[in-house]
Amino acid sequence: MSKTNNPKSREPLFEADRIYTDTTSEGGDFRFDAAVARVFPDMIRRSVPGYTTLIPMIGIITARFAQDGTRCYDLGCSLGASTLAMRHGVGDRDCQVIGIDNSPDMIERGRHFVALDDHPALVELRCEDILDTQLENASVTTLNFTLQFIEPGQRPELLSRIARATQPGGALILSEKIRFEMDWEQTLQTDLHHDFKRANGYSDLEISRKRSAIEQVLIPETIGTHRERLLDAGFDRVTLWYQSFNFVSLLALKQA
Ligand SMILES: C[S@@+](CC[C@H](N)C(=O)[O-])C[C@H]1O[C@@H](n2cnc3c(N)ncnc32)[C@H](O)[C@@H]1O
Ligand SMILES: O=C(O)C(=O)C[C@]1(C(=O)O)C=C[C@@H](O)C=C1
Repeated sequence: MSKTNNPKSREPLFEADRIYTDTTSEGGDFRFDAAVARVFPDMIRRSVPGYTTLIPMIGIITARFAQDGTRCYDLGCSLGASTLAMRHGVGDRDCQVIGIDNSPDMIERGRHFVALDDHPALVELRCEDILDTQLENASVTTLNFTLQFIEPGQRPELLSRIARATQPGGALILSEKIRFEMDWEQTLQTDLHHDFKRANGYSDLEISRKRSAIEQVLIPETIGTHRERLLDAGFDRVTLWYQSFNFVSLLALKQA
């Protein structure tokens, strides 16, 4: 894996993900800390099937739903990959693009990526908890693999706040790792996901150590649960626009 250089600091912008190769380190739950932030672009590309397809599609969806005089939020923005896709989707519309993440390491590194992206639309990255942050006047909101890290009991209120903040004709893009009700389907889709990771150079040991580390912090739900909760939260329509194995993206709409 080659390193990408940051011309401003001469430090690599990111490194190859070798976090779970180190068998001497303690286990512990997965956290979005400095070590993860340093390897995140490599980690997410090799771990989430279709991530490199999803990101530009978020730009395309944003271009359809962004409205002049509104805000576009990217909640759990990490290094800002989805935020920058939204920025490009907004084009020359009068929109404020706001990326929010509660990991200081992600936000600090994310600001370098934003600075390197040459585009006139303003982007603000905020280090805040999305459970506390005020949301208002939104046309497009993205939760790209973030809701899965929120404690399930807190998910309905967060989605209701997003729905209330969304203007008529606005949208929420919700990407998640999901689980399946049928045991055979859960087993097959998980195996295929692990095949994908293996094909991307992760060893069986790395796969199994990461699996244990995320077990208590990444809680997947079924597509049915997501759909129902989005409608309960105040969205009028929900469509599945992307699936690759156990990773999906839904589009929830407020009527115009
Ligand atoms: C899988 S990453 C998101 C990837 C990113 N959206 C992208 O497309 O590259 C999940 C992010 O959610 C953030 N996160 C988790 N819980 C959060 C919370 N309560 N408030 C803000 N950010 C949160 C994590 O710090 C992490 O950066
Ligand atoms: O499910 C896994 O095995 C993953 O590695 C997925 C996942 C995610 O969906 O966010 C978990 C943590 C990292 O943020 C990158 C990818």
